[in-house]
Amino acid sequence: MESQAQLSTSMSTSTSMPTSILNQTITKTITIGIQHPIAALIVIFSLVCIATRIVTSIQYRTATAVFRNEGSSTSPTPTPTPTSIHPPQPAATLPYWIPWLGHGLSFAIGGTELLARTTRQLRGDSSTSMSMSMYALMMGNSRHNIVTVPSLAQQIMDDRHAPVGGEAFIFRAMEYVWDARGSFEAIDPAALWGDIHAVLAGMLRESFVASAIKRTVETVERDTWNLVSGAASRVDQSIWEREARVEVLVSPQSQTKSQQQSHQQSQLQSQLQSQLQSHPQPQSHPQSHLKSQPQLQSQLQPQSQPQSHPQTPTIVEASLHPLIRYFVGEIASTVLYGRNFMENNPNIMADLWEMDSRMTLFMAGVPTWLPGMGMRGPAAARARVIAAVQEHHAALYRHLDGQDPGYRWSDMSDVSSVIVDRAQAFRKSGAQPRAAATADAAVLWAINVNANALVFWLLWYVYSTPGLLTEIRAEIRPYVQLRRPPPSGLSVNEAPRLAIDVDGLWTKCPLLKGAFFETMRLESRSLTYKEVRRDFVVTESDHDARLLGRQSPHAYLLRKGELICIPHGVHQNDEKYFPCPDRFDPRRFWVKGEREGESGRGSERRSERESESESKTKNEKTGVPVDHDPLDMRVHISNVRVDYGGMRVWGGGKHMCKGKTFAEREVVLFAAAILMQWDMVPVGPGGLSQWLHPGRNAGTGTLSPKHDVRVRLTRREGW
Ligand code: HEM
Repeated sequence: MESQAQLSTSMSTSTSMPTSILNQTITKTITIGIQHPIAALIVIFSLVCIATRIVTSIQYRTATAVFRNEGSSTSPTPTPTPTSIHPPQPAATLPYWIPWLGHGLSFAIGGTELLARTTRQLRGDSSTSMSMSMYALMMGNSRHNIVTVPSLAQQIMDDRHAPVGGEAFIFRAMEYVWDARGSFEAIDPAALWGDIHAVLAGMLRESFVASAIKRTVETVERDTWNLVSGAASRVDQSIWEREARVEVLVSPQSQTKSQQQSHQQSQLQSQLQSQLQSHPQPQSHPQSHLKSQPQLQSQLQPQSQPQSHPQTPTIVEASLHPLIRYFVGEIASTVLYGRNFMENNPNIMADLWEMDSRMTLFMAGVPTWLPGMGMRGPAAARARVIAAVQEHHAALYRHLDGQDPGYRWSDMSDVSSVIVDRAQAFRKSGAQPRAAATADAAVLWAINVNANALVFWLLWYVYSTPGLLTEIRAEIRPYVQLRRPPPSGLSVNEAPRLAIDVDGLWTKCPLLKGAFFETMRLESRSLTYKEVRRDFVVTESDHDARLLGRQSPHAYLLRKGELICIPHGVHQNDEKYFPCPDRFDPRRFWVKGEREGESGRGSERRSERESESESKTKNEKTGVPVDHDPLDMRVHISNVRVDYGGMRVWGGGKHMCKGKTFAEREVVLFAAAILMQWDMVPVGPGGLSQWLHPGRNAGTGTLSPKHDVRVRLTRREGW
């Protein structure tokens, strides 16, 4: 009895000891917490984050077990004909630290680069041998399924019966990015996704493209001569020259014609000497190319028929990216919105870029007042863009009603049919003015954000790839000609202008077109977003499974309410589908067969829908890729077609890019005009430099360069 009492006493003592220590610790912690509330919150938050990470890591390990099991049994040489299909399962959610927010902040900051990095890491995860073609991120408490292979993307974007829609994403963009304040969602859905959306779809029609491109061609023919005018005063410069910080080094006004030529020759001679001395060997960096000696020598040859125009700049320096994006933006936006709109809003482009610089943060819902995120300026720029479009709409309605639109809107006859029809469709639906203004501001952004930067990148690649400029000039020469007006008899002659056959450029110039496709592959990071309307299953193709080194295709369950994100840029830079993905290869998209112009547009549309696997089979059958030997080009070029294959840079489904047909012509048009009219060499702080890839800012859409590309431009006055 006594010993029992002792045991129970000792037991109660031994249990009460830790309890009192625990109590003391809790009391102490609470006291510290009360004394230092911020420190306490940080500790609690950290503990919650660690717990979240542990839990999500365990969930991730469990969800990926099937991949691991298969990975361990996968032989290095995959079985040629996989057959078995695993039961469908949801994509594994990657572990994360912060509850609710999940991967949201990393995505807002890292953009599609985060997705590319994550996909690469998953592919290269040798410990698990996982080759997932779909994984999930958590953002704002919703699951975003990230699709990385073409066969899954195709089922989601192209299958008309797939229970997905892009509307939720558009509503979110209108609310968070365009600050529609509920006005967009308030539009009658039947009108919004009926008449109003149908007007956008009309942009793909030949009637719209033909007239919009005709007007663009006319302006490009006239204005390319004055891409840099040579005017030294900012007052006399165009907006694109001012933004590009154009600096006139040698002006013709100060010289006679022979002085100009000899000065230009000696300048280039000394530049060549210094360049060859300072860089005797070409750089080994894959994306940096010293201009080859023959190229520079060819620049030193006097032009065949040099004729000086009084405005001719001799040597001018400019920042290439702003020069091109403002030049293209001014012209394309004028074609769509009319001259008055651009004249009344001279800073509209600058506002668009400023807003675009925080696009992913807007989309993530980061409040504009949050300190340290740099959102105030972009939010103010956004407000100005919306106000400008709203004022334009109000004037347009007055003009359409036969009233006086006001002195700032003296000529609204040049507003494109798309913008007029959309304004009318909005009015008919009873939409609030803010809804129409934010929606058309989004279209203005869509016109400018991708195409302008692509022209810059395409030029960058053509000028910087040894030999390519010469080849492309030879190819496009029949379609871009310089016309000099007859002498006026006055002291100042009218400036020469180009004569451009844009259809010829698109259908008969596979090298230029191939360089354009390859530029999109490397520099565009388009996204397609859809939400799942009811549970459904997508299954990888055998081909994709094989490429990922697995024995059998996987099927994924997508659940109602989840989101699907297809980051096209991740696929475009995936070495499994695009060998040596960092290499710029203007012939990568060449396929042997009828030329597009000869085989008709239908065949191209068909080929766009083809999956990578299908095009691979077809290519193998027809013996592509086409021989890349540049010396052989003329033998092959007559039989070459440029095919998107599995690249889906324009997105897909109901919300596929509506500017595709316009943008395709637009980009080759601007690029061809500038390539024929201007010579360029890169310059650095100490003079002539070398073409170095300027890096990319993180983001979505076509990326902007991280560093300035300063170039020295010389106008070609005859070819
Ligand atoms: C080379 C340049 C361009 C690229 C790479 C591009 C790409 C895209 C992509 C990926 C989408 C989303 C598609 C999806 O959700 O699946 C899109 C939408 C759109 N793009 Fe483009 N775009 C370009 C140029 C243009 C131009 C020049 C215009 C106007 C003239 C334009 C107008 C639009 C419109 C209106 C939408 C929304 C379509 C809808 O909601 O139905 N885009 N674009």
